[in-house]
Amino acid sequence: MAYLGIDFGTSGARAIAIEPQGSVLAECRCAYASNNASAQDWEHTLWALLDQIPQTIRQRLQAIAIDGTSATVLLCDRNNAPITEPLLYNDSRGGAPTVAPVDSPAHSATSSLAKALWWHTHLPDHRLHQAHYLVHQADWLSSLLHGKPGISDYNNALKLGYDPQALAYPQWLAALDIAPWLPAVIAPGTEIAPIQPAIAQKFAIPNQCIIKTGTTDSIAAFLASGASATGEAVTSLGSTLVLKLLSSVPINDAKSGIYSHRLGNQWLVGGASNTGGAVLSYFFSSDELHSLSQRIDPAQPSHLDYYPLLTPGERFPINDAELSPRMTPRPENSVEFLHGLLESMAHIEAMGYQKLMDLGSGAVHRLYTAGGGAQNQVWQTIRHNILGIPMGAALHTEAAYGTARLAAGLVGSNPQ
Ligand SMILES: Nc1ncnc2c1ncn2[C@@H]1O[C@H](COP(=O)(O)OP(=O)(O)O)[C@@H](O)[C@H]1O
Ligand SMILES: O=C(CO)[C@H](O)[C@H](O)COP(=O)(O)O
Repeated sequence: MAYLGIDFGTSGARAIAIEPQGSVLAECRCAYASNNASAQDWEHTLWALLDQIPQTIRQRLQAIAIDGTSATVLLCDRNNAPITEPLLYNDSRGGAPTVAPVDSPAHSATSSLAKALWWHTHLPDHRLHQAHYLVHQADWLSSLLHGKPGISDYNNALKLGYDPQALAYPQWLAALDIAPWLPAVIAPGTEIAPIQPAIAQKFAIPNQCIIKTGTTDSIAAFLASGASATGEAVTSLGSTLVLKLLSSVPINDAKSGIYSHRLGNQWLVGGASNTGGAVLSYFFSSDELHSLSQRIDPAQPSHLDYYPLLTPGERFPINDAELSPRMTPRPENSVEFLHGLLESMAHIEAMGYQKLMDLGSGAVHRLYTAGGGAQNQVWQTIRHNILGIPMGAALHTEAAYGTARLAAGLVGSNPQ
């Protein structure tokens, strides 16, 4: 038997197949065809990833789950066909929805609800009349496999306004004009339906392979790490910087961009910053990141104080859609500049965890790292020196591994 996890991140997608106990059978990745997100590009990427998994493993698949970037949404017609281009997780065109309570994760300019309400007020009537399903990136891609549109999980639905404590949509949301668009919400890792026969046949996947609900990419990264005890945290060093700390109590603080995801009967408290790898990739290639990092002395301070952003706007630990980037003075020496960027991102990470602890999350006992930046040991040392938190060795640093564990029932709301 084998289980497949598929991660749709910012810069590309990854798939990892595992044995029932979690050992890796196959890994593959596929960059998006363009930097401008499109549902068609995502669909092509899904088929390309399935094609890259060896047939001998595809023939053993018992379950598949997909994670995606959080609050990346699509509006589809009754045939589940997108009627608009997707709006990505960091798109703030809609502004914070005042209809959402201030302490709701939906009360953010980048929330799924903000995007839904923007569509509702900006789409031409003929388009609006076609609108039927509001779904997230992971929801829509999963529905291509199982054929039942309009189903989400309570991690992806959080920024829509779904209440993960009551496990229901709040009345203020159910009363909105967009309420008919809202997806049905179930727990991550829940069986939805078998894979569609035509897709099973095309990829030689068993007809009884079950498609399960997924989660968001940063929660998948948490699940990949092996962290499971209260006080354990995972920082995702992907295109963005995302913090997740396992807490026995939920914590929500809109002005800091802090919100809580349900994980079974515990809470993943944290937030997502717009700083991170996308800023590094703007200035340096992957090879340069590797080679220049080796020339940094992590024991020495950079003496540079940046807030690295590519465009104005930050979500966490400062929730300010107008926050300006700060990356000057820029040294002539690239090693010094990279040192300043890595160190400044570590200070933002430290600010994030401090805000969580100040709000009652409890101390961070162990920190795991996920994402493309996890390979950078110099950055790990810089981060350890600034954070002062014991660093753990993650089971796997790819979110797709966490989603494969979800598909296998090794983690999630009802672990086997
Ligand atoms: N050696 C490195 N040091 C620091 N960051 C790196 C390194 N190699 C890659 N990255 C960063 O990893 C990011 C991609 O990580 P990934 O987890 O794939 O992101 P996402 O899924 O968010 O697109 C890139 O934005 C890149 O800047
Ligand atoms: O920034 C992102 C892009 O990778 C994350 O998808 C997202 O913002 C993290 O949100 P969540 O905490 O809901 O997983």
